Amino acid sequence: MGDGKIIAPLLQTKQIDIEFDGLSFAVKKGKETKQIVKGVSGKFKSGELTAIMGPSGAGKTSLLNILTGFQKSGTEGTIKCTGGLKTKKGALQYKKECCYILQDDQLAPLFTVGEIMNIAANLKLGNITEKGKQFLIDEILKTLGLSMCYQTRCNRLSGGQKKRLSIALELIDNPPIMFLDEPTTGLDSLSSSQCVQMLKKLAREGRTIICTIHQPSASIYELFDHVYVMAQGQCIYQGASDNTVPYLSSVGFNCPQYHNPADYLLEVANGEYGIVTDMLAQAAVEKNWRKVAKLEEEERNNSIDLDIYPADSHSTKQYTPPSEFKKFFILLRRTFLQIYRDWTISHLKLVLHLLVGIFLGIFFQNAGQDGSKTINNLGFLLVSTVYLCYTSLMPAVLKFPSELAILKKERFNNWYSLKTYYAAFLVSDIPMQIIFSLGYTLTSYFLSGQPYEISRFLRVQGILALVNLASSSLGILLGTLVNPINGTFLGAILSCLMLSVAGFLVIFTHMSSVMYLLTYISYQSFAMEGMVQALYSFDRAPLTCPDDVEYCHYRFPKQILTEFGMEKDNYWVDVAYLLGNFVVLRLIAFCTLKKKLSAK
Ligand SMILES: Nc1ncnc2c1ncn2[C@@H]1O[C@H](COP(=O)(O)OP(=O)(O)OP(=O)(O)O)[C@@H](O)[C@H]1O
Repeated sequence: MGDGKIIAPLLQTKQIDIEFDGLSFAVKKGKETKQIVKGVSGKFKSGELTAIMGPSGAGKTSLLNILTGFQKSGTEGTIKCTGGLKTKKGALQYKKECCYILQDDQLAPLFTVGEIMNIAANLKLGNITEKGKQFLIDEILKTLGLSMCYQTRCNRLSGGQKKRLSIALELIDNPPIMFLDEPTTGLDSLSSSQCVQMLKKLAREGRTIICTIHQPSASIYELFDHVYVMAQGQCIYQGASDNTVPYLSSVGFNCPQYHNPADYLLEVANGEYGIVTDMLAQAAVEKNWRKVAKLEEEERNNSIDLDIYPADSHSTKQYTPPSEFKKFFILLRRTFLQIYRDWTISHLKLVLHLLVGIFLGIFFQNAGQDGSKTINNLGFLLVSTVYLCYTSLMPAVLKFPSELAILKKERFNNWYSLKTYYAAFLVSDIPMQIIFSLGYTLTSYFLSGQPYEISRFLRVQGILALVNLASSSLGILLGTLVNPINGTFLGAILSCLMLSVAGFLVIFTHMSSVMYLLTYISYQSFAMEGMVQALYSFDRAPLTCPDDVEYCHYRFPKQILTEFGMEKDNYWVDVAYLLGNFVVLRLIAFCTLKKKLSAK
């Protein structure tokens, strides 16, 4: 237990009661306003397991979203907790004390339970030894019955195990308030019961645990200390679960013997015995149905079998999270590991770039040297930018939204700041895009007969790497703005537009002034010009003209540059534009991401 003593102070939890008054939430639908939560009040106590229940569409998730701060716009009312929430600082502090476990378990699928727990511990706990951290992880996994899965990848876990892992991850920094949206959905009755029992045990250690639940069985219903029942945005009962039957009979509804009180309550809430919501909402505030005595007695009798959580649960949480700088490196390592493990976006992509490079290199064989094939060579350059544009843009459009869900959860639960995440994501993407473009350039450049000059090779590679970077930035931007289906559609349209004004299908000198203006927003036109400059400018000697060809019109590099309207030495301008494009797109993507994450 030596290390248990070291970490014990880190796990002391505050006791925070939440009291809310007049909470409302409304949404505007055209000219009408729909009231979803209608000025509800209540108190959720520390040490208690609370269930928010009600028929579908009653406003349970909306209430939970308001209490967690997930939903901000359109809300009214006050939330107070021990410590107060009057100042902005107080509100921020409250948010730091909460964790919100969403209905969908957003877990990185390619990491094992042990890895994901270690990453979370590294991100959340700064002042802890390696041994202490391992002890803590082992204890949490043991408590939640996940020790056997330590080496199992998250995508192979069962629904119940995933749910417990989501809870385990948040338990690492021992939050005093835990909100869970439908933790038993998708679980069988045994797993549901185990899950609720575990939550009750965690509540008994001083936490305030609040979860929404749909239709609990009688045995699960009994486990809740406090239930908060909603119907049509109002609270129709708040009190102990075993006070349900007396409460209902006090308002004229007698629960039949052997009938599950939770089912009966929901039937009443559903209006099966008449429209009584307003009457029940009134009755719910008139009498206190909470059973304090029962809880205190139970607390005395209930010995907690976890010694990592000390009895003195009044003292505050003492851990300090690591600096954002340290978190950056933890996230960077995680991102690289994820890319490495996801062979479709790492190994397969690289192999495909090499193979496509070989294919196109052979297809455009000798086009770089042969003065009679210069037009083909320009076609090769265009195909290269289009290929790299698509293969960077589309994966970002399709993959980023799934990353977004994990980011949303982790950021909300204070794992790291958005800036830190974004910096790590950006830094990990740069070398990957360079490697992928290099795979393509290495094979296609030489097979298509481009000059054997290292400086020209590097210039072409530089442009293609920047095309990759700009395209993945555009993909991320689209991924933050729209869903993958619309993103794919929009991405294809934008690429097609950029391709049309790239300077080959219609050459720059033939474009109308309006169309020429469009080239400024097409990074493909700058990439095309940059590559043409890299290959035909910088004192390139005349190309060869085969003996069997009478006349090679594009034998002289200067003539090529002039006829295609690229005679100015613009290579570094093109590089600067592409670089600027990459930076600007990433910045816009950051802003849209930030807006999206704080949209509610
Ligand atoms: N942002 C929103 N815009 C429009 N309507 C909304 C919004 N959020 C919630 N609603 C509506 O408010 C009602 C309550 O939704 P909520 O998700 O809170 O219900 P719930 O009790 O959790 O339901 P369920 O048990 O089916 O998940 C629903 O009719 C829902 O369509």
